Amino acid sequence: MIQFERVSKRFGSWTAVDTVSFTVDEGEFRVLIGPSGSGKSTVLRMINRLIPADGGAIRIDGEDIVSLKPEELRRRMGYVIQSVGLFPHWTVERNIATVPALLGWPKPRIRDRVTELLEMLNLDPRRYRGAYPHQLSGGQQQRVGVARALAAEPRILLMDEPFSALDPITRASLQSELSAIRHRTGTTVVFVTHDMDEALRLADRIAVMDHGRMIQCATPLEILTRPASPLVRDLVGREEWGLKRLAVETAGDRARRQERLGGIALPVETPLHRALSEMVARGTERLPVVDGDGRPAGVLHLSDLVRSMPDDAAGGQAGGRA
Ligand SMILES: Nc1ncnc2c1ncn2[C@@H]1O[C@H](COP(=O)(O)OP(=O)(O)OP(=O)(O)O)[C@@H](O)[C@H]1O
Repeated sequence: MIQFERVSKRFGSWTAVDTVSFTVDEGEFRVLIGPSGSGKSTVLRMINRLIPADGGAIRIDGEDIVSLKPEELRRRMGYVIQSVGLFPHWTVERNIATVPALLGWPKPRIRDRVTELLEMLNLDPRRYRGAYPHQLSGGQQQRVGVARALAAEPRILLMDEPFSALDPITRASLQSELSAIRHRTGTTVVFVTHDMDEALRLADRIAVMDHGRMIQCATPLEILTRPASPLVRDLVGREEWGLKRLAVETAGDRARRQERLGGIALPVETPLHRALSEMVARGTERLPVVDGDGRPAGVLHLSDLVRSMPDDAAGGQAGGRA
């Protein structure tokens, strides 16, 4: 668990982070979003002490980070940045193995871990373990960056706009991979982005920053339906508000559980905007839904997608759809 207690950071007379308090729970995916210069990266870098806080306290599992050596702290956390930062003269394998090697893992264990991570991130180990960064595409380099950050099985992963330089397709596939990995490993993630769609897609909770302050911390659904200020509303945007609203719920959330229907089914975790797209593509108003074991989990109706939910009481104003 990561805890910020009234944490501040000044650069000269400029207050970049202003008495910020928040808690990221074990296993949570927390996204920090906000305008340029609002203090997101500074907050992230204070967690691994790349930037020292100058007021307040930051605790990891109850322990004040100033009592830990910065190198020790950093080895316990993965850190991924936009520009990747792979060592150009090292192979993919050696890049990924950086922290395990520093920790003195035996060679066979490192080799197995590299293989496992490359497979997890959809890079064929036979082809890529001996490759050099310049032989990889931007998306592949970013995958290696994520693998390197995960190598020593950190409980915390810090990510600073890791996918923002990638094309939309590579970006979407890395988002899905990251989502699957963190569900499988229980890793706590703190993720900085400018992109509200990315935030809505990945986050358990979104913290919105403005001028060094945290102005709202809430679930994606709350951010969409109950934005705390005009800035949050602007970040969400008015365009395609309805589709964004559908994207934060799943087929399982709205399926009529008692009903059954034959045909090709949607997994329960399918976001509702995809379910809508599927209905349009198949020309149907009803789709069967199945759970993770392929067992029937109900039927989703088109009318259930259009129906507004209690949480949307403020949604009309929130989305500014008038
Ligand atoms: N080393 C530094 N020296 C002086 N000012 C700094 C330093 N690092 C950050 N700042 C200032 O602190 C403020 C917050 O910066 P930060 O990088 O945290 O913002 P951000 O929200 O991550 O921005 P962006 O989205 O543009 O990356 C900015 O005004 C920035 O100019």
